[in-house]
This record gives sequence, structure tokens and C-alpha cells, in this order.
Amino acid sequence: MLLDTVDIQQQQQQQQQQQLHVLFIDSYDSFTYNVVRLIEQQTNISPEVNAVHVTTIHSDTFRFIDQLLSLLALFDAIVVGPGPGNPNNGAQDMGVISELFENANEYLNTIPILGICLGFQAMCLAQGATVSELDTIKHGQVYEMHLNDAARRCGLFNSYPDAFRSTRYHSLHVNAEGVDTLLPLCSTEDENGTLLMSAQVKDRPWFGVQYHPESCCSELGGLLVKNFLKLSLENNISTGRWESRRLNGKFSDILSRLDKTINRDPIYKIKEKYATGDDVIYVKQFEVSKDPKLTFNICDIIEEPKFVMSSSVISENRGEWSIIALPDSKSQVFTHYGAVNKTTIHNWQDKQIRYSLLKKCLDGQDVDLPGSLTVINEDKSQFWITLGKFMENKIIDNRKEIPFIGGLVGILGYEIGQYLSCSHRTNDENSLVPDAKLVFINNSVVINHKEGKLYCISLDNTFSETIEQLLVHSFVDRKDIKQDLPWPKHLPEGTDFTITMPDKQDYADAFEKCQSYMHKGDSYEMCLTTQTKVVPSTVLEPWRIFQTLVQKNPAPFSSFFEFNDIAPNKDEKPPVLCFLSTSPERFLKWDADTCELRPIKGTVKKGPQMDLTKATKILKTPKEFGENLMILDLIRNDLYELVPDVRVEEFMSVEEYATVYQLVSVVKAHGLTSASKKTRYLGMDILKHSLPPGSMTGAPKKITVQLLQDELENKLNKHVNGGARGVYSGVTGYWSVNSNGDWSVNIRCMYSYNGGASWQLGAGGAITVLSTLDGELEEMYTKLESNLQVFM
Ligand SMILES: C=C(O[C@@H]1C=C(C(=O)O)C=C[C@H]1O)C(=O)O
Ligand SMILES: NC(=O)CC[C@H](N)C(=O)O
Repeated sequence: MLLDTVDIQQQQQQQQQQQLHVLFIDSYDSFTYNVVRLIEQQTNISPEVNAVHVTTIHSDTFRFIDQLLSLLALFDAIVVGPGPGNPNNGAQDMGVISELFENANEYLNTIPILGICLGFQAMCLAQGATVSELDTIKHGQVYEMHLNDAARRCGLFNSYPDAFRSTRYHSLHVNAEGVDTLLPLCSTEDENGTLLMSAQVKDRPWFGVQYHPESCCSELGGLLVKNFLKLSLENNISTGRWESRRLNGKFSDILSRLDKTINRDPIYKIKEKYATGDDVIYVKQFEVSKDPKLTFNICDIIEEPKFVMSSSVISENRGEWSIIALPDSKSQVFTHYGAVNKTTIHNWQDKQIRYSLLKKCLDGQDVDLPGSLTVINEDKSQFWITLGKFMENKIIDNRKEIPFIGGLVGILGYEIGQYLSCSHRTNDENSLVPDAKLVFINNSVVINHKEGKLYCISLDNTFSETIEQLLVHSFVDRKDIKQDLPWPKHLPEGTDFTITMPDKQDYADAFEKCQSYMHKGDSYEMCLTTQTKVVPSTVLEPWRIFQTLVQKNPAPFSSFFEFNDIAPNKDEKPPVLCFLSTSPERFLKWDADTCELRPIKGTVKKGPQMDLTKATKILKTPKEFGENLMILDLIRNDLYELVPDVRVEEFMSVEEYATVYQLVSVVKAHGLTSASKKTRYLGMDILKHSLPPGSMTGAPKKITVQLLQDELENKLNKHVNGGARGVYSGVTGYWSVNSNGDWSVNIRCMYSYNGGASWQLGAGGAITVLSTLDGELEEMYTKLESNLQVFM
């Protein structure tokens, strides 16, 4: 049946009528989207209202409160979210939020508001309560909440039991004693005494909770939100707000403009259908040994340049596959230099491109671009779009069961992530350091260790016959690969290494500063990292060092990347970026429809006195539990920002590695493909949005990475490139043309920006209020030693 325009308009109006519109004010927190989705998940608010639309803005989206006030008639309720900072600091920490609560006029008094943590504190402060530091701070700790009689009557806790458990993330607390306008509803007990956990502003539809209903360890968070929405609806009906809602066209315009104040544009539009690429793709499959050492045996006989993403230990769902990517003269190399906002694109070892010329381009000089070279002036956010545009025409619908069939492989450094500035040059040669380097691979050898299968794959039917024959001759149908790698376990004798470590006192100072930020409420967890520099007396081949590394520290994500992408020339030495890693940590893996993150947080050193049972006990204590929970909630937030269906699939498992035990959680997002066209994202979008990895930053991410970069690591690591983390703390992996991707966190790695003349090693760990200086120093040294041992 055809509907005429009037019918459509009526239908749209009805739909809008059945939706509540909530304005969420975010203070740059890392749990924001956990709350936003919790609100959106509430359906059946009443027989008439069955959906909620949330518009998220930042606390500084509007400079003046009047701009915000003029919009409030459009919304059915406001949620003021959690966040870093202290409400006593007013607009400096809270943007327009303080004024919102202080602006108590007749009109505002009728608007339903729910304040969470920081939002709750700001609401109470405006009523005359005090907000001050807790003696014993609680970050990522789960406590029992107790309701009082008033809670029973107010509706916010409708259908609640008397007690329930919820997560707390706060350094500050509210004391509302003697404040007549505040009605306490809920409290908890701990070393600090009895603490206010929820209150209502009397005679107003303003509520608040100190705890975090959205945490994955909180009980009944959804019910709290649903009750608030019900109360909001009832309030709005009785005050006439509901009737007077704007339902005209302007309303949707304003909403969609507000929705766009936070940019979540995908890096490219996903097509409905992709070509299969059957006419060009070449896949040849062989039976081989299941031993993961096979990868290294193979690497040893392939003399061509190669990038290796391999496993030296096989675990369930990790390290089952190894990839040997073979760049060739058609491979395009994408390099982004954040310090000068430039991206270069050129073919692998294009003989016409000299490094001296590339340098001139980067310095901004006007030169004719030779050969395949393109230089684009763009910042890092635009760089993602460049990658997206390039891949748009490469995606094919083929062999999805193989994780990698060709595509972009490489490294995304720490500073390419959000909220960080890139101004990264090497101390010694003052040369620019790339913030990202990715190479498009046509030819690869991909191995499934679980099934003992090897694939020679080419995207353009150019797989080298010589290599294929060599592989068949040496490995196919042979189960007897060399058990001991044919490599020596130690670096050649006679090489001396000068090792510069971070200064212990500098580390202690940075640790103390972290404690003070966390006590002030600016951060809940800070991943403080150090850099160590190693200069060998003679330059050793990176491959030679990798051989030693993988034997000494086996891990599911061992990577070898030597970017010889500029052809060597006798007059000049391009600064080759080398990256050797034995990372235990997956950051993000995706296929067309799902993505998985695997944050590691919580570390215990192995030793004669430490077995799995003991380690498990330690890893389940409040310190390690809180550390992991904070990052788990942060990761959920990173995913929830783009995808509505996010689940915790594994909760704090203990995993054993060569030198440590670690606490690992797994979070998955589902339904990437099934999302509506407007909200459809790729794994690469999720990667862009969630870098830098939460396990390397702490929480809340924005303020924490800024404090780490500008106040702490610039001093602590001044001996290495001005304290930039560079490739350390970034990610390494691939975006395959069959829509799969897998990226590991760049930890337990070493990297050189000068072809091996000097090496750097990063190591660190999350600091919380429960950390001790000695404990953190030991953790940092343990991680550092796991790779530094190669040189000792
Ligand atoms: C910072 C590092 O590791 C990170 C911090 C961890 C922790 O605090 O327990 C664990 C794994 C990594 O996410 C490192 O290894 O250098
Ligand atoms: N999670 C929060 O909102 C924390 C609020 C405030 N910064 C505190 O630390 O108490």
C-alpha cells in the first residue's frame, strides 16, 4: 500500500512520540558510552513509550550555559555523566555542568536530571553539600549498596532489593549532612565510614548516584535507569513538558546537528556487495607440520624481504595462525608523520625515490615528486580516511575463513591514537619518526598451525614460483621439521651494549605524581611507562636479534617488521624502522561482523615461589581486580561508542607466559554488518576510535594520556626522543582485503628507528591508588628484563 505524505508525517510523529529523548552530558570520561547504551537499552518505559534516543555532548560543547538552556525544551531528561576532576573547580573541570546545577530557576527545576558520580557530586555541591577527598579511595571496587526508607518511596529504586552490589570509581565523596534540600537514598560502608551513594534534590526530579550503574560488575544498573526514565515521563506528563515537546521538523534537525558535534564518521562507506576477486586471487593449499616452529623454519629459507606475524606458542583462539607477508615492488607503502601532518605513499623500494628527496618533502620544500611518490598534507584523523579510501576498492568477498589473504600490514604507533600530540623526532639524528607505517601486501604465506595447513596466496596472481617450489620441496607433507630452531639462542659474542635505563628517582617522582592525580580525582588508573635505550658496539642484523628474542621469550604475537621501503643508495642511509615483538596481548581482532578485544591488566612475576594457584590468588585481590575492571569497563565504552551490542565473553582469566602470569578479559562487539546503514562501521573504524589501547593508558583515557604525555613521561623518558612512546604502546597487525583484521599491543618489543644502530625497549604498568612504588618498579623491571635479557 502506498502511503501519502501526510500519513508518513503522522507516522513519523507517532514514532517520535514513542521515544524519549535524553541529553547526555559527558565530561570526557571513559565510561560514558556504557551509560549511554544502558539508557538506550531501556524499552517499554510505559505502554506509549518504547524507545529512548540519547544525544551525547561534551561538558564543553557549549561555552555558555544559555546555549544549553535554550535546547533543554527539546529533551525529556538530562543525564550528567561521570568523569575526571572535582566539582569544586567549577567550569575548569566541569564546563557548563556547574552552572546547570546552580541555575535553579522555575523552568530548570522541572527538568528531570540524573547525575552519575561526578554528575552526582556536582548536583549535591550546588545544594550546599561538601565534596572532598576520601581517605581511602575506591577505583574499580565493588561494594554493597544499602537503600533507606526514603528510597522505597521515591521510585528511583522501585523493585530493588534492600541491598545490591555496584562498582565504585571515585576519589571524592559527598557529605550532605545538614543540607535540607537533599534527600539521602542509599549508602555504603567501608574504611571511610558510611558514605552517601545516592540522593534526590527535594521537590525536584533531580536524582544522583555516586556508584556506577553502568559497570559490568554492577547489579541492577538497567533498572535504575529504567526507573529514572519512568519518573521522568511521569514528571513531564504532570508538568505539561511532555505535551509541549517540539515535534516539528526543526526538532530532528537540531537533534541531528547535536549528534554530529562528536565526530563518528566511518572511514569509508561499506558496500552492500563486493566482487569475489576470483579472477585474480591465487590460493594454493598444502599439508604441513603443525609445529609453530615451522614459520621460523620457513622464514630462514625465504631470502626476500618479509614481515612476520607469527606465533611461537599456540593458545586457544590466539597464535593459531602465522603470516609471512612478502612485500614486492608493487606494494604501496603508507607512512604518516604526525609531527609535520604529512602522509607519504610510494611503492616498495621504488628506485627513483631517494631518501634525501623524501626528507625535503617532509621539511615542506617544493620538489617534483619522482616515481610513485605522493605526499599528502593531512593530520592523523585524515590519514585514516586515506587508508579507508585506498582499501575501499580492494575489499573482496573471498576466503573469509583465512584470517589474512593480503592487504595492509604494519604498525600504528601510540601517538596516532586519540588525544595525543605527535611531535616525534629522534634525539640523535633529529630525523622524523613515522607515527604509522603500513604496506599493502599482494603475496603471502599463511599457516594454520592447528590444522597443519599452509597457503600460498596472491591477490594478483604473482606468487613467486621459486618460493612455492622451495616451500613444497622443504616442508610439504613432512612432519619432521627441525625441532630446534637452526638459530643460535644468543647474540654473537664480542658485541658490547650500552644500556641507558630510566632514572629510578625520576620513576619514583612520576609515581608520586600519579598518586596525587588519582587522589585529586583526575584519574582512576595511570599506565606509566619507561623507555630504555640500547646501543650495540656493532650493528647486528635485526633478524638476528629476532631469532634470539623468539627463543627466549615465546609469545602468541611475535612480529618482525623491517621497513626497508626506501631503496638503499650508496650516498645515503634511510632511517629504517625495525620492530621486533613478543607480545602476549591482542588488542583487536575483527571479521566482517564481530570484533574482539583482549585487554591484559594485572601482572605477577613468575618464580620458584610463584605457581599458578598462588598467582591466581594474588590476581584476584582488590588491586589487580580493580586494575582489570577499570580497563574492561573502558574497553566496553570504546566499543559501545560505535556498536550497540557489546558483551564480556571472558571475565578475568589468569594466563601463564614465559616470565609472568597475567589477568585477561575478553570483550566482543557483535552485529557490525547488521547495523543500519547509518551506523555501520568496519573493524578499522573501531581500531581508529579505540587507539591508544586502554590497557596502555589507564582511565579516563583522555585526561590520563594527556597527563602522561605532558607532565610525566616527557620528564621520565627525556633520554629517548623527548619521551614519546613511538611504536611502543601502539599496535601491530593487518587489515586483510577479506574484511578480517587482527592487531596486537606493542609491548615486550624492541624497536629501532635507524636500522639497528640503537634500540629502544618500553616497559611499564598500570598504577592505581593501591600500588606501591616497589611493586610497580618490580613489575616494570620484570617486563623490561623479559626482552632486555637478549642483550645481556
Ligand atoms: C605497559 C605494559 O603492559 C601493559 C600493562 C599491564 C599491567 O599493568 O598489568 C599488562 C599488560 C599491558 O597491557 C608493558 O608491558 O610495558
Ligand atoms: N567516576 C567519577 O565520576 C569520578 C568523579 C570524581 N572525579 C572523583 O574522582 O570522585
